Amino acid sequence: MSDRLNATPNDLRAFWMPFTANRQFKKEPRLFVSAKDMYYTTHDGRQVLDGTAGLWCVNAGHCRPKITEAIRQQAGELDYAPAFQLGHPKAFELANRLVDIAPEGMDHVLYTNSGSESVETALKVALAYHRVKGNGSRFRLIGRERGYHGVNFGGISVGGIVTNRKMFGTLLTGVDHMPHTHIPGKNAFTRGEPEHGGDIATELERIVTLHDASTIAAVIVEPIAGSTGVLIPPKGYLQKLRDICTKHGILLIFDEVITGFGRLGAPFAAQYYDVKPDIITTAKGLTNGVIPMGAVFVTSEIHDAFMQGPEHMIEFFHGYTYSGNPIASAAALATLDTYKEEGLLTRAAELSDYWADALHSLKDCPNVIDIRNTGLIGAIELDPIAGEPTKRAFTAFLKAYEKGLLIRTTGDIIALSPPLIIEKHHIDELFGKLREILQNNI
Ligand SMILES: Cc1ncc(COP(=O)(O)O)c(CNc2cccc(C(=O)O)c2)c1O
Repeated sequence: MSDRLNATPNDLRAFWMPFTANRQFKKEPRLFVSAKDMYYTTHDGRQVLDGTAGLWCVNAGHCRPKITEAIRQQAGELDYAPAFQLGHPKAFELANRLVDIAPEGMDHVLYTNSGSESVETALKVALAYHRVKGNGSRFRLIGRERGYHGVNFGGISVGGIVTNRKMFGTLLTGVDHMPHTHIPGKNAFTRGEPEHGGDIATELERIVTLHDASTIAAVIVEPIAGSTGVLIPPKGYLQKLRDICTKHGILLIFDEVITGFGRLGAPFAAQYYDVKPDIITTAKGLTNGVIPMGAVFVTSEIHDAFMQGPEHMIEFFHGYTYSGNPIASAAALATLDTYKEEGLLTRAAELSDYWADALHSLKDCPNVIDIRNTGLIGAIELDPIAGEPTKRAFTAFLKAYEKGLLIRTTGDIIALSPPLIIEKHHIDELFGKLREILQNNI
């Protein structure tokens, strides 16, 4: 006899939740039942200010009419179309719109269904690119300590967050990692890019010397390392990586799943920092978080390298059932329209100083050991409770939820990334609530 659950609507047992303390959650469920603009509504009728744009993805705010209507209309017109050897107009229209806002030279787009799939796609494009160019010896992929590139095998292999890796034994071979850029105690409470530490990029030269450039396909970094707790690149660091990759013929991949679509005050971090990668991975803000979709931007140099051989032959054996899905494409087009009409791809630049002032005003709160920010991203690093790492931040998360504020925590770091439609009074509310929590010496 199957031990299937006799589930009732309030029975939470069957769903094994991702990246969640399932037992704690299911004892004290935290359920959102609706949302609008900057606020969620909980199952018990409370308003919760969204300090994290959901999971760094609802950049335009919740339930925006243009996006909702576009999905509704598309679902009744063309629900699904294959993208293998067939297509539908919106996938091509969207690719053109994306290329228009991308850094110059990023002329082609591959679609995926998530950030993790965007990362896998980027890594495979990089490996295949060198092969079609006759450099199949370039099999290595270089990530970075504390990097987060999703949860598939490629992303976990190049990623550098130990808790995400340690359960999975040997992952991809041929992977190495650069050191992360955070120097504890140095640069503390810096606004924007840290002054010191940019020269750590030269560690990539050491890795190239160790393996020889002829074995290295690509380097992948988040311009700002988000999931690990918001590590802002030191001045000159990203350009130094670019220079080293160019010198050795190594492709540079910017993983912009978090920094893409206006988070920093420019469409992409590549424009914000004025550093040109060869590939950019995106997801999240592409559809305002409403429909799963990712996009990988590549240069014409990469794309055109595959366009060889008999024209009846498939050039790149890769893709997904839902690549460029009609409803996801419609949601993304409406999202880009919303971003454009409301200036959301650059609005973070207008608010970044007010945001930074409010964020850094918490410097005097107990147990605050660092504060970091750029654009509309913020991080408050807390001193861990001896012997109970992560507990102080998780307590802050629970108290914030009780007070009607949604924050993210990673380790003992509070991470903040509100919708880009945030107003100054929301910023005041957000940090007023956080101050109340932190000054009670949690
Ligand atoms: C840089 C980067 N790359 C890839 C992914 C994976 O995307 P998907 O989840 O769509 O497969 C991410 C996702 N980043 C992410 C996702 C969920 C939570 C948090 C957090 O830091 O709280 C961060 C990311 O931040």
